Order: sequence, then C-alpha cells, then structure tokens
Amino acid sequence: MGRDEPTADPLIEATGLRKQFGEFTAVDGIDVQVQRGEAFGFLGPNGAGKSSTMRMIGCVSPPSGGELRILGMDPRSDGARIRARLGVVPQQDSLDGELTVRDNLLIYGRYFGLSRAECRVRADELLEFANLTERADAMVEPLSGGMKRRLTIARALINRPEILLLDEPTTGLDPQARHVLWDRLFRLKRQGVTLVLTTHYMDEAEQLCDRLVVMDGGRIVAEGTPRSLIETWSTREVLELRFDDEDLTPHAEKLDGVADRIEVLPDRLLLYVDDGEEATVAAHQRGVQPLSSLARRSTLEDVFLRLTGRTLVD
Ligand SMILES: Nc1ncnc2c1ncn2[C@@H]1O[C@H](COP(=O)(O)OP(=O)(O)OP(=O)(O)O)[C@@H](O)[C@H]1O
Repeated sequence: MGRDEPTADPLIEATGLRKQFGEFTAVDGIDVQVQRGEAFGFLGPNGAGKSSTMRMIGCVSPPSGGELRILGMDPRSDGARIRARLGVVPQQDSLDGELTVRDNLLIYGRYFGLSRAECRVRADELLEFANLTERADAMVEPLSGGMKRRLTIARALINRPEILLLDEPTTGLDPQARHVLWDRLFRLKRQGVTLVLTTHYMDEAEQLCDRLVVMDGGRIVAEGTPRSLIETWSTREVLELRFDDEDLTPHAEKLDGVADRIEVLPDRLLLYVDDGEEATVAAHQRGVQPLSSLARRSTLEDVFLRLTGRTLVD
C-alpha cells in the first residue's frame, strides 16, 4: 500500500470525542478517522491529550462525550470484544521483571485465551520478530531499555491484533534503539497491522506516520500527511542563526524582509525562507553575525511552532 493511499475502511472513528477529569477538559471534542493499514499519529507536547485519547481508543477509559467506534463497535458496550483485537503498548513498560523473556509472552498469551501449544509457537515467532531469541530464557530486569520496549511490543502482538496502539513508543531510548524499533514497526505495517501512535518527536512522526494530527491543549490544530502539513504551514527551508546575546530582537529587526517569517527563540532566530543560502548571504550583507548558521529543510517541529507559538519539547 502506498503511503498516501490507505484503503477507505475506517477502523477508528471519533466524532466530537471528549475526556473530562472533573472540571478539566483533557480532550476537547476531536474528530479522527484511522483507516485500515495506515500508520496514524498523534503529535503534540506533554499534556496535549494524546494519552487520554489513546486510553479511550484502548477501551480502558470511557469517553466523557462524543462518539467513538472502533472496528465498527462501541467501546461502551463492546469493550472486551474490541480489546481482544487490539494490541496495546503503554507509555511505561509493564513487564514482569522477575520472569524470563519467554514467560512474559507465555503468560500474556494465556491471558488472551491461547492454548499452551499456541502460546509456545507464537512466543517463538515473536521472540524472533523482536530479535530476542537468544535472550528467551534471560530474566527481564537486566535487559536494556530498547530490549524491554521490543518485548513489550512483542507481548502486545501475542493475539495477532489488527490495530496496535503505541503510546510514545521510543521515549527514553537512545538513537540506535529507536531506529531498531522503527524498523520493527515498519515490518508490522507491511504485514497489514494498523499502527496508531503518540509521539512528541517530530522525526518519529515524519518517519513513521502516513497521516497525523497535531494536538495542543486537547484540540486538533492540524491534520494531514507529514509532507502536506509542512507544505501548508511552513516554507521549504529554515535558516537557524544562533547567538549568545540576551535579546535577539535587534538581530531580527535587522533581518526584516529577508524571510517570510522570523521566530525569535531564546538562543536562536529561525528564518522561514525558500532558499537558505540566499538568506545566509542577505543576513551577512545586513551585518548580522551569528555564532553559527545552519540552513535546513522545514520539519514538523516548524509546523508545530507556527501553529502554537511553542516548541514541541521545551
Ligand atoms: N487521571 C487524570 N486526572 C486528572 N487529570 C488528568 C488525568 N490524566 C491526564 N490528566 C491531565 O490531562 C491532560 C492531558 O494529559 P495526557 O496524558 O492525555 O497528555 P499527553 O499529550 O499524553 O501528554 P504526555 O506526553 O505527558 O502523556 C494533562 O494536563 C494531564 O495532567
């Protein structure tokens, strides 16, 4: 399936979905459709309402309002039937550290009602998928963060779910472990598993997601493919100029007219331009002397900054 052509078969449909905690509104009436076979992302900073949304989709937290249908069913009346067809990877690994890697899988399989023989076959397949076959009989506790994450994902796949929900799958992992994990998620997608994930890493959203929504303060502020979001909300390139001055406004004023838009951050200016090299020359001609300058292509981070006035990770 092409990145931009998911089949029109919505597995998740939310309309006006809300989550209240007392007076506080964590999710404020969002509309979302996730199609079969796509990788769909919720991108936003801490507190945006991503986990609250995932918990409603995972049928562990009832919606406070709006409509939610998953696999054509209503979580209020069909929670158990839906959960049987979902895999859930929570933000915090909840593995049993006092069991072996394999036993963590076997126990979960039994919980989903698989026979002992089925559990053994499935555990072996998943150990291989997670690249943990050699660790099958090791205890979980001393494993690296990346291994634990892969085991948590393997465990969530024991029931061959149609939808895999991943809440911040790579938070806390080092770059290499993140890439290994992305590779495994690509494999799942190729096998037809629908992926729904939250992240506050823009590179993760760009790499993994066919489509995503940008969330802030419980609301969806933009929706589209990574490319369409960047094309709609940013310029082709961004020139980053770093300074160690207290106030960067005077530099920004000198650059008036050089860029479509200039963002003044505490340590740098971001110039939104079509041609970073041209803007570098223009800045030089105006006598602006940064500590360093870097022209790069626009990213979802720039989209987020444009939409909310804040960076994704403060
Ligand atoms: N059980 C709860 N009771 C009260 N407030 C809650 C509860 N769960 C979440 N919230 C609040 O709802 C808001 C959204 O939280 P949520 O965890 O959904 O955000 P998030 O986008 O997933 O962020 P994070 O990356 O920190 O998980 C936050 O302000 C949070 O404090």
